[in-house]
Amino acid sequence: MKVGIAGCAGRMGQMLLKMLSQAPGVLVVGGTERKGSPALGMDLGALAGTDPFGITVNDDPAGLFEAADVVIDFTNPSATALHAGFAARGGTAHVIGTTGLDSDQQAAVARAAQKAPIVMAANMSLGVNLLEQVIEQMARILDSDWDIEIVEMHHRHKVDAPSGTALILGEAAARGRGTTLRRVAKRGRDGHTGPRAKGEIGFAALRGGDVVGDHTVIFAVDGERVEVTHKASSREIFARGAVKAVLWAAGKTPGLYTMKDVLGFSVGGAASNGQ
Ligand SMILES: NC(=O)C1=CN([C@@H]2O[C@H](COP(=O)(O)OP(=O)(O)OC[C@H]3O[C@@H](n4cnc5c(N)ncnc54)[C@H](OP(=O)(O)O)[C@@H]3O)[C@@H](O)[C@H]2O)C=CC1
Ligand SMILES: O=C(O)C1=N[C@H](C(=O)O)C[C@H](O)C1
Repeated sequence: MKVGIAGCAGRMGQMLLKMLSQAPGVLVVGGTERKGSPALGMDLGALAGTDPFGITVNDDPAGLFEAADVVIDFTNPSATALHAGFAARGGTAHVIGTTGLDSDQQAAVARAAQKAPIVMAANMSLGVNLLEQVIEQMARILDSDWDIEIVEMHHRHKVDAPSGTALILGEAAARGRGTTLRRVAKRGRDGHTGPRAKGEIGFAALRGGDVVGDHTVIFAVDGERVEVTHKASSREIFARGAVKAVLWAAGKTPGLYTMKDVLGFSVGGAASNGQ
């Protein structure tokens, strides 16, 4: 299977290069970065920390989508929306890990998924995808006297907030409550906010150091509190999930898929990709 990596010099891109170069049956056929990137022209092996691949980083995403069966994309929202168009053009499978897409960018991906198989997930780890199911169930069981708050912490380089994972956990909680996150989200508090509104789902985003990704969903009621936490201590957990998604997506019929499809589990309720 021929695989291309968009954003191959990034934190996730480099890890994926290394993992995919060792995956049986996978041939890495190219890697892209943005125009003007200092990584352009570097051998992919130098980024993966392996022997040379004999392939250099370029800024030609159209060519990458033509050459590959599957392109994996951990870049930024505008690049990802553009890439989805290339996926649609040739029916190339597209695995998207990028977070922070706005509604227009999400719509562009959804349109592309009518022509190509696209797996999109804000968090590709097994643990978070399991947690999402658990949170939906907990929110279904606990009544609206229980306040739901979501706290996340990430490294100082992260540019979007709340994290895509915090949003999918919020969506899972909202589904469990029979509503949508759009209706009940409270994305940050500052100043004289007044008392908490019943039923809202609150978010707090912390940034610092090299934290890979911590998420806690808090259910609080008078007299007790339940907190469910996932801590990522290595980006390998995301890369392992992404490689599974690559192997799964090749040759699938067009559609917008999630990691629940890839991992093959669902405890009930519709899944979300949380972008
Ligand atoms: N779904 C999941 O499991 C996970 C998702 N993520 C998400 O993935 C994304 C990337 O994260 P991370 O690897 O930490 O970020 P990085 O900034 O380290 O990597 C992104 C890479 O994409 C490059 N890039 C920017 N524009 C383009 C373009 N037009 N074409 C090709 N490459 C481009 C960046 O270059 P430059 O720096 O020069 O702009 C950079 O090298 C984020 O949205 C993050 O939230 C992260 C981890 C797990
Ligand atoms: O930017 C990151 O690093 C991460 N982003 C994803 C998110 O926004 O949830 C997944 C993970 O938490 C790491």
